[in-house]
Amino acid sequence: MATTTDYAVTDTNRASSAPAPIALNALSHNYGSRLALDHLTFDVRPAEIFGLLGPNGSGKTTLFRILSTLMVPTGGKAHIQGFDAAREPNKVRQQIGIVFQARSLDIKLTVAENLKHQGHLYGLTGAHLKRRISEVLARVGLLDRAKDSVETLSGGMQRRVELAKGLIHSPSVLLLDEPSTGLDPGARRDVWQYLRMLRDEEGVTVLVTTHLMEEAEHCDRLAILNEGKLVALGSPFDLKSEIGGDVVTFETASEADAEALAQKIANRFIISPAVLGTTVRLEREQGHRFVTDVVEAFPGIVEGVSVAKPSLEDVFIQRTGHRFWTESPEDTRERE
Ligand SMILES: Nc1ncnc2c1ncn2[C@@H]1O[C@H](COP(=O)(O)OP(=O)(O)OP(=O)(O)O)[C@@H](O)[C@H]1O
Repeated sequence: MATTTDYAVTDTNRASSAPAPIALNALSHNYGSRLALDHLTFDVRPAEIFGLLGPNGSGKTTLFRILSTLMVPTGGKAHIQGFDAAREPNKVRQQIGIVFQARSLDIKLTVAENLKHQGHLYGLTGAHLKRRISEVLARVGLLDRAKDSVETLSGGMQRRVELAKGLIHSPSVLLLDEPSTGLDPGARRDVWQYLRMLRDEEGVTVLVTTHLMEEAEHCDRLAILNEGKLVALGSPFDLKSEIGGDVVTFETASEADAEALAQKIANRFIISPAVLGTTVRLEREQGHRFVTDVVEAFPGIVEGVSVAKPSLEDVFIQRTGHRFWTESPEDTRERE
């Protein structure tokens, strides 16, 4: 079974000249005796959509708060466009736009009024601010709703106003915490379309935190976190390709059966399957052929089989030896 120590995850592509939009160097944070971030070192590249993917408690919010200058790390460094998030928070704040998960709009005010207040916080006034409000609203497709009060907008539109608010001072880096939470599939697609447009047309670097695999699939690159550690770094495609072959699972009736089957497979085929509860899981070229071999070799113990192309969850399992979610799928669905 793979463990985190089998993999040295580092960023080998550090830019040499211009500072990276976001650069972490041995960034650590502990709350008392609890280590929430453990020596994270990686760069986010210019104009990419970068995802921080991890299950509950993996440290996403802690990292988001450090990058947003709301919290000072207990160790290491986080730089944004070359500015130290802990020592130069005001310079960092000029560079970043932040979209929090919780709603930050005043729903009794109009869309334009919300943006005006935000602009004032960044020292924008007069004709320049008016122009910026029109530009960002056009960007998120809501120019015609400028005079409507926020409470009359759908949830997806309100999230787009949040985006416009984060963009009012023309930041080069946009930080979004769980951007799809509470949105229906159509509104989620809209948000991602606007993020891609920002990346492609304005060169904005976007960092999103997420616990949703399908959302992570939209990112150009990902950092996968587990218990504060970086366990994988790369594009979704590359990370899945590294697994090689198919992911094959065998369902058994009990954990004891799963252990027994894994042992038999290991002895017979000289591979090391993982045991996840009552499931035996392994990676194999020509997965469908292997299934037949196993079922014929050990009749009666296998209750179900699956052969699939690797997913990001498989990447997580391979790197950590356990599932992304440890609770029931019902809990997961509720969370989404
Ligand atoms: N204020 C705090 N005091 C003590 N421990 C904390 C505090 N905030 C977070 N932690 C702990 O730090 C670890 C990382 O938490 P964090 O909120 O950063 O994770 P997360 O990935 O954002 O989780 P979620 O997806 O549930 O929001 C967890 O073990 C958590 O219990």
